[in-house]
Amino acid sequence: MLSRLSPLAQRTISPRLLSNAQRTLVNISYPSPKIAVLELDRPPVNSLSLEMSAKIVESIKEIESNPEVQAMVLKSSNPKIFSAGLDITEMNRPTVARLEDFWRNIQTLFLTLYSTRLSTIASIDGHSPAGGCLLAMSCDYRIMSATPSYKIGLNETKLGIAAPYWLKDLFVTTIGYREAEVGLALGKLYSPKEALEIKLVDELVDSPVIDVALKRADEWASIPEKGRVASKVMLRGAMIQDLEEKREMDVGWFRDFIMEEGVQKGIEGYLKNLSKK
Ligand SMILES: CCCCCCCCCCC/C=C/C(=O)SCCNC(=O)CCNC(=O)[C@H](O)C(C)(C)COP(=O)(O)OP(=O)(O)OC[C@H]1O[C@@H](n2cnc3c(N)ncnc32)[C@H](O)[C@@H]1OP(=O)(O)O
Repeated sequence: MLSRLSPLAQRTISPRLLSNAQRTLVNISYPSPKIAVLELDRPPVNSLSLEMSAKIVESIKEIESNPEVQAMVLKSSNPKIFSAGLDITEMNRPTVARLEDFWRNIQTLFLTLYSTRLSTIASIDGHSPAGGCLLAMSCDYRIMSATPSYKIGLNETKLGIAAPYWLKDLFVTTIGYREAEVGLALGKLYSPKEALEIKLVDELVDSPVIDVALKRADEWASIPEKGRVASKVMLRGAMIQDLEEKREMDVGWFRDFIMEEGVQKGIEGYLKNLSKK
């Protein structure tokens, strides 16, 4: 944690040189009293380790605890990557105890972000595969950079794994059954233009994404909270309750699936290819 360093070290070490163990992993700022910005800051690719998901959850709770704050923008400190999704190394030959804990933290991250009373705006200025797409879909509104090389989607099958049932449900809810069926099977990563066409994102921008995200956050923050939150609960409550009831079953499915030798070999191969690239 950055806070464990001496004040002098904190002032003199460039943030770029800090290891992840020394970083705060996320940064929170308040551009105005009603708006918070939660910045993902886990180089190199903002992948979601157990500690990273726990930190995001803790930060959302911290922001929520201020009743004045109505909207939260989720962004990345990396100019080209929103989040590369789950930290694949967490699934590579793990201990069962760590793997189960990792998954409980991922579930909590989804449940916390998807159900927060805050209006949540994803400012997607870069790649957003798999767990990155999960973060974006858990928000209320998604704005993506129009840069054609960026990709977003659920590519799990390309790693030899499958999205859990609740992520599949979220995908279907967001883009519709048929598109989700094809997208999931092929592990399809969409360009920003394609993502807009299927409504995986709500808006594309050429200008800095954060500028538009802050404008949208202002609009969402101006809606009276009670009615806005009641609508959100009506729309999202069933999916949240369903996972709450099945959490431990889902941990078991995840554990048994990931620990299979064939799946482990697939994950190993995928990681090797990523590093070689
Ligand atoms: C009955 C059914 C039960 C089902 C239960 C199973 C449920 C499974 C869970 C499913 C839910 C979600 C899954 C995921 O999120 S899996 C992660 C998927 N993510 C990816 O595939 C993205 C991989 N990364 C990339 O494509 C690129 O890194 C990216 C385009 C994001 C950026 O490219 P760039 O060229 O800028 O960077 P590098 O590729 O060179 O990467 C830099 C280093 O970072 C490492 N890296 C990248 N991504 C990850 C990651 N997700 N986890 C860990 N590490 C990652 C990469 O290896 C490089 O490392 P080195 O510098 O050491 O080589």
